[in-house]
Amino acid sequence: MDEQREVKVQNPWHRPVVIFLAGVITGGIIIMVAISVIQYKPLPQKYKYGIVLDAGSSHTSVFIYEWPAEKENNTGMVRQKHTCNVEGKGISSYSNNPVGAGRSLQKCMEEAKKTIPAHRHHETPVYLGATAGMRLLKMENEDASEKVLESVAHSLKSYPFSYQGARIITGQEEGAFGWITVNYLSKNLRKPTGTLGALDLGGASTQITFVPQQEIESQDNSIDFRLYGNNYHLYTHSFLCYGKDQVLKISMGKKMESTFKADETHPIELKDPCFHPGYNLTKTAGSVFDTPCMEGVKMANGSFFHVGTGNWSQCQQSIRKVFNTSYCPYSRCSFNGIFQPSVDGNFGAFSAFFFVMDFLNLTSDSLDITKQNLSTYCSTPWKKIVQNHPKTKEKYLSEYCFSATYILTLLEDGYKFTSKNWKDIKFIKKIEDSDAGWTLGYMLNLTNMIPAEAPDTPLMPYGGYVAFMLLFSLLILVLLLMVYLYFRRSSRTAQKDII
Ligand SMILES: Nc1ccn([C@@H]2O[C@H](COP(=O)(O)OP(=O)(O)OP(=O)(O)O)[C@@H](O)[C@H]2O)c(=O)n1
Ligand SMILES: [Ca+2]
Repeated sequence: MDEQREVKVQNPWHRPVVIFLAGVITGGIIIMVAISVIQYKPLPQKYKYGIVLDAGSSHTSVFIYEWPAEKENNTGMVRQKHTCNVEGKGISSYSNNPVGAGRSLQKCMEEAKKTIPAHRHHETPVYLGATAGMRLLKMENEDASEKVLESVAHSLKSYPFSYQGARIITGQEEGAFGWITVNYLSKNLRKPTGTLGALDLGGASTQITFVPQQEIESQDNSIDFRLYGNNYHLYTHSFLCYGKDQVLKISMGKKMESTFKADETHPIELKDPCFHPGYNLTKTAGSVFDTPCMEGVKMANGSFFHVGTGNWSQCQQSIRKVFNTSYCPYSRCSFNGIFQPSVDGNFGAFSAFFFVMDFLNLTSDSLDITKQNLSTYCSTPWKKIVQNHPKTKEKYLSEYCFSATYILTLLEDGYKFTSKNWKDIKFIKKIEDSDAGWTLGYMLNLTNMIPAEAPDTPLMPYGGYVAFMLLFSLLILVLLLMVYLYFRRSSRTAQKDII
């Protein structure tokens, strides 16, 4: 009996110190998991904001972007929170009334004040970028373009945001930042997968930007970026005067030049295959020739009857005349002697490419079917078109046949897309709720939100980390328990053996 008592006292698992230690280990594990859960729990999101004004040739839009403050260097984190379309025409139309340009922005800027929380106003950058309309005004009247820019700058400085400048951006910037926008939003930039080419069509210029397979033979068309640790060697070109409003003027001007005889008394008739049969409107020659894009075209004057004949193939013939393909100083060109490697990969075609093709339901068919459908549309009588679209402004409605014919001609004859790679062009307006366009890329660049090198990322995401810690701690507990049970059993066996 005495011997038994002695063995019982010697069993190490029954010593209070061992029980105490087991308790401390278990408690320690619980505290460790609890602290790591609390420590790494994401804090409530704080958002930052940025404002970019797109002062286009036809109109101005205000874009408000937001992003979580802690994650600003991650791809795809910035999203469009709000947009506001400025009433009236683009700022370049205020050349005779520059003060009006600044005033036109007031309504949308007031909206921006309401959209962005007041405590963030002072740190919210605001940028204005003007595109082809202002480039043309600068060519025509530099003094007027400066006054318009001063007026919009003055207006923007009167708001509580952090004013960062109002300037005319270059065609290269417009193309490259459009490319950055679509690839940032599609989250292509941190992956080894291919990128999306960018096609932008405005009222006064058009841009093509993509990563080519071939060497870029002209320095003017080459731009390099290092983004998230990857090098991108881009081809880009912006054709000033090749936006859809300017091309309409040029092609009408050329028709007038070849139709109107010098001694003819006005008004006379301008038969136009790009307008619907039955369309007939009196226009002034001044409204067609009021642009520096018409260089070399003999100017008409007075008024004329613009008469539609609705013939798609004749319309395309007339549009082809605005592309000069007679010379090319490189191994290959798009048009007007501009170098262009062959198009490669998928493309996102946005702004007027989308507005026009989407309105006409021409975004998803083969090139042949698209041409057939457009041909039918162009030959539809104007009266019927108006009946079918009672809510659309007649000015816009009348121009869709021309615009879509121009788009097909630009893509096929100009950029050399074929019926084979036509399906690679996606007509898009938005990607994940943000508009495709140059503005987002412009802001990301100026705020240094796209790092050249990939930022360090944690080994595993937060959820995975917590799950891992819990599982691992449980495993240790189970192991400890098993070791305890094993030793208890072996010590009992030892006791029995002794008895
Ligand atoms: N829902 C819309 C909006 C615009 N447009 C037309 O599309 C053209 C170009 O619009 P946009 O891309 O906004 O051009 P801007 O940015 O104003 O011009 P740019 O880029 O050349 O400066 C204009 O003729 C405009 O009338 C359209 O047909 N349908
Ligand atoms: Ca534009």
